[in-house]
Amino acid sequence: MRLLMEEELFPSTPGKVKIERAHAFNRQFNRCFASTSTMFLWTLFLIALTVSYLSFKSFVDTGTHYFNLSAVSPSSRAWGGLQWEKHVRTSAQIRRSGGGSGGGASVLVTGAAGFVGFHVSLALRKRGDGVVGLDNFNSYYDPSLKRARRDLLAKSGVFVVDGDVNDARLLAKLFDVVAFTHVMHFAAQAGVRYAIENPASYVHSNVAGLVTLLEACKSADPQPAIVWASSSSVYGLNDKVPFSESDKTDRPASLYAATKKAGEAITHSYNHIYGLSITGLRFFTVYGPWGRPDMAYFSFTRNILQGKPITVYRGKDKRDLARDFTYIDDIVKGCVASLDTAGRSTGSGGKKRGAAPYRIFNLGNTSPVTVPELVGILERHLKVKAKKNVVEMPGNGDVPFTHANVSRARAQLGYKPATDLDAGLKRFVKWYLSYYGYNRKTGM
Ligand SMILES: O=C(O)[C@H]1O[C@H](OP(=O)(O)OP(=O)(O)OC[C@H]2O[C@@H](n3ccc(=O)[nH]c3=O)[C@H](O)[C@@H]2O)[C@H](O)[C@@H](O)[C@H]1O
Repeated sequence: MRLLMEEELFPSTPGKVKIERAHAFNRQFNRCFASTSTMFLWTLFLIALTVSYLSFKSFVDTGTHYFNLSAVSPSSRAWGGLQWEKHVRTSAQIRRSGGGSGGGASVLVTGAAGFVGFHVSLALRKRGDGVVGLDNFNSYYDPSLKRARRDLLAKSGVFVVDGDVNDARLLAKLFDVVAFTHVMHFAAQAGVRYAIENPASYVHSNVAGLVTLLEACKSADPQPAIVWASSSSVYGLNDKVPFSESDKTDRPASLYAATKKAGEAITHSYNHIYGLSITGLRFFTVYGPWGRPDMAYFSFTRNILQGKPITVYRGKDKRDLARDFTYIDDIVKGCVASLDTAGRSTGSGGKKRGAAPYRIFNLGNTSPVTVPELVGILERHLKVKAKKNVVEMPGNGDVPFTHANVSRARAQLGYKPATDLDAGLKRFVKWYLSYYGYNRKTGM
């Protein structure tokens, strides 16, 4: 039918096009719309077609706007509807009184199916705060681990919305349904070295996603206070140790670091213009149970158990690399204390009404450990020797060491890291073996 119509309406001889097109169109029009009932049916059909096209287009636009992000933004999203709103409302309900913020909090946790977001959501729920999660379940690493975290959260009464922080309509809907007191923003493209492979995903999540979220927060009434995950990587090539918040952070060594540094500048501007209360947390190589499979301690464990070699990077002049590895429970305490001390956002209706807090804290462990030492501890807990392949650190964004000064967090948050790497890795290994077993293959 379509071919026939095209052939009749658009003949291939150029000189005849206009006249024949008009005649052919008239004939076709008379045949098709001879009766008003046929015309009515055609109109209905065209309206339905237009509506489906528009909703499909807006669906695609919100997920994968600028880049090819199939690895980071799965396109099957389902949100909205009465039942969905009921889940969101129930999950946001506060079940306690009192507490550091003068009453329970109702918190939107982005990246709730991620490592830190998962643990923080559990901790908040446990003490009776209302928690609604948001996560896009992307495939940067094994999404089944994210789904397992989500299932555990569901058992504790935390509903995780399947959606992206770049989806402005979804965020507006969430703030419409719940008057969130706080947003804990952990959704991000993590990983230092992956930025070489997929730079666009860092801009998409850590810059565009952050701005979309801040726009939603600034317009919300009441405005929530925001606590978000920055990174120790902002110190970049800083060689003054330990790293303090007052040190310069203008020499990032990776695109990941540059996007986190951009995030600190962007949040500052929203604090300044709209009166949003902002707390940025510079996490130092966080590890522990339910961790991220892309990180060294996790992938080393998998390879050691599977008898596969591990690659250990080494710095210039054969110097070992070192990290201020920080245990997840310490980080969770720092996050919760940040929420409790955040202070209020002052704006409403997108207008600033007064100055609001802008804070940055290091959350580290204050005692760096070298990568070969990390491997030694894992070997001991796993009771298996690693097959080490020591190579010079490739120039892909790594920094030689990190070391946190946490005196500001200690003074203002009561932050006091309590778990050393040995004790923390012991708990990680116990979890790993119970989750994966000795031989099961783990995805990335
Ligand atoms: O604090 C942060 O802000 C960041 O911490 C984390 O980054 P990193 O400190 O780089 O952790 P991680 O990859 O575990 O490598 C650890 C060490 O192992 C070395 N390393 C790594 C891989 C490998 O195969 N071999 C190796 O020697 C490697 O050279 C390094 O010396 C988070 O991933 C990041 O998202 C961000 O949050």
